[in-house]
Amino acid sequence: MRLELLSPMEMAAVDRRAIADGPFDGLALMRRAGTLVAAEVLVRYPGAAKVHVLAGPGNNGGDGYVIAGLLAESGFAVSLWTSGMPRPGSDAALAAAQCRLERLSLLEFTAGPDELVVDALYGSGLSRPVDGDAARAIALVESLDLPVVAVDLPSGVSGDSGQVSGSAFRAAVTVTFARKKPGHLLLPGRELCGEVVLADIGIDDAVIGEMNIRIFENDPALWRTALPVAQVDTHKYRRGHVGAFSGGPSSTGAARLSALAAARAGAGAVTVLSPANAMQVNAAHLTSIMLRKVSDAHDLAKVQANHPPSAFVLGPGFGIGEKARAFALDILGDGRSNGVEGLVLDADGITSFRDEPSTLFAAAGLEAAPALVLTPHEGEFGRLFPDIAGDETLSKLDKARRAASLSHGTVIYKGADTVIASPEGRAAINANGVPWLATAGSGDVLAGIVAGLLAQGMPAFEAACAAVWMHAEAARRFRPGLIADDLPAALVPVLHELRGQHPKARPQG
Ligand SMILES: NC(=O)C1=CN([C@@H]2O[C@H](COP(=O)(O)OP(=O)(O)OC[C@H]3O[C@@H](n4cnc5c(N)ncnc54)[C@H](OP(=O)(O)O)[C@@H]3O)[C@@H](O)[C@H]2O)[C@@H](O)CC1
Ligand SMILES: Nc1ncnc2c1ncn2[C@@H]1O[C@H](COP(=O)(O)OP(=O)(O)O)[C@@H](O)[C@H]1O
Ligand SMILES: [K+]
Repeated sequence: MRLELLSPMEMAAVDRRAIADGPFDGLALMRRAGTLVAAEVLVRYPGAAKVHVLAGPGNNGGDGYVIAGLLAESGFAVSLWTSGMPRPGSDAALAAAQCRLERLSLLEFTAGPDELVVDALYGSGLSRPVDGDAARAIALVESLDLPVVAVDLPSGVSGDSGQVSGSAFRAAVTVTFARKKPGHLLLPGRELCGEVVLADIGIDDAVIGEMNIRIFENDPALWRTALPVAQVDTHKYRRGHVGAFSGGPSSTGAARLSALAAARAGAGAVTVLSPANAMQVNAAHLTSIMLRKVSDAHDLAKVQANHPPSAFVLGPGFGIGEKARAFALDILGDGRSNGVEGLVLDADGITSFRDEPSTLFAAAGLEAAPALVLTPHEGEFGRLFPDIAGDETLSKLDKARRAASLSHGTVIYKGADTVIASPEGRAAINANGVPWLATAGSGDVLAGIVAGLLAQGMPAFEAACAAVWMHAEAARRFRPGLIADDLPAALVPVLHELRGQHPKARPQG
């Protein structure tokens, strides 16, 4: 699987290296890129009344000249609209010289119904907001609702951040080359790209391998072999024990959702850790999940003395304040010496540290601390990392990576384009989310899945990536109508399939 994501700058370096190493020169790569886009057009839009190819001044435009020539040779009526001439001597200039079609100025761009647009204005070289003729063409195409095939990226979408600069095409299909870019997966880029087709233009995997890329699309191939598998002679505590902290009597449901999810993710034992005044309401709703009173540090110490949980979830429905801070710091401080693999800090657990985040980060940075996994949505992210959140020059990917480095924790920056980042610099962008996952309590379930995997010894980054993907996949398969209560059971077929695909996944114990 080619899961590495290359920034436009890295892609340019890969192009240069591939051209230097051969066997293809820049023009050959461009011809191959153009040929593969033209092939997509032929297969997908064989009946298009006319194809409008919009070619910009750089190499993205160079691809456009190749595409326009090939489509005309294939019998399409093609109009070639250009904006700026390619720099003399560039690959784009060579491609333009080989294209015999009449050039029309983008200034005069017009189109009609049932026609198709190939957007080869700007790709990874987008350097400023799209305005003027290009913006007018985009608006006209949008008003006519014409299908757009984008070359590399829809013009106006940043390959780094997925953000729109000025205005941007909304493509039905985007054909990109060698590897996807973060902007294909981060919103709004993902939406504007339509279906993304990855075309192999002949750049050797070894060239990309040498770049030591640490940003990936989240996919089971990243973490499947790290999934825990129960050994024959295991017992319930060896399969991992999760402790999920409950809130007070009127907010206990969130912890139970986390607890159920942890159990479905494979933890052999799960205990809801409840304040005294919520014991009754919790007891009335629990069967296989155990229940212990934990009102204060003394109670927590008792829980940790006998069959201690190997991972904790703290935050869902818990309440904001000193108690959350004390429990979190206690678990991080006690840490690995007590067999604790990880702490998932979610919701109120995160907000509790808004006025003193550095205390949390220092505790997580201690040598013996268990893994800290933070699961903020946008609002919670802003509370814990206000400076990073407020920096408009950073993409969501950059923000998650900086937050992970600062906090010494694995950060799951949630949303429709969830980003997972590890403190040592790895990151993954998730793309299998579905809008009906935005339902109350679904974040509590996600926190529970992470804890369930951590408790079984899965490393934090892999556990976080796996949890995010499985959570979304369970929702996708369930289809609309999903409520958070459905999610834990909906995980089961997803897990069965993942394990079935990799029966020799790493044994635990
Ligand atoms: N290299 C290779 O081997 C291969 C590369 N390939 C292709 O090359 C593409 C990258 O090419 P690229 O680097 O030339 O950048 P590109 O996207 O054409 O844009 C740069 C030009 O646009 C201009 N410009 C930018 N923004 C603008 C704006 N808002 N409004 C107006 N102008 C704007 C910018 O102007 P400048 O900033 O220089 O003033 C410059 O002239 C890549 O996406 C892929 O399609 C494939 O063929 C495979 C092989
Ligand atoms: N539009 C969306 N598309 C896909 N996933 C989404 C979308 N909106 C939210 N999610 C996911 O749903 C979950 C919501 O979590 P959260 O905001 O903590 O809700 P809650 O506190 O109600 O549990 C997260 O995993 C988030 O990534
Ligand atoms: K483009």
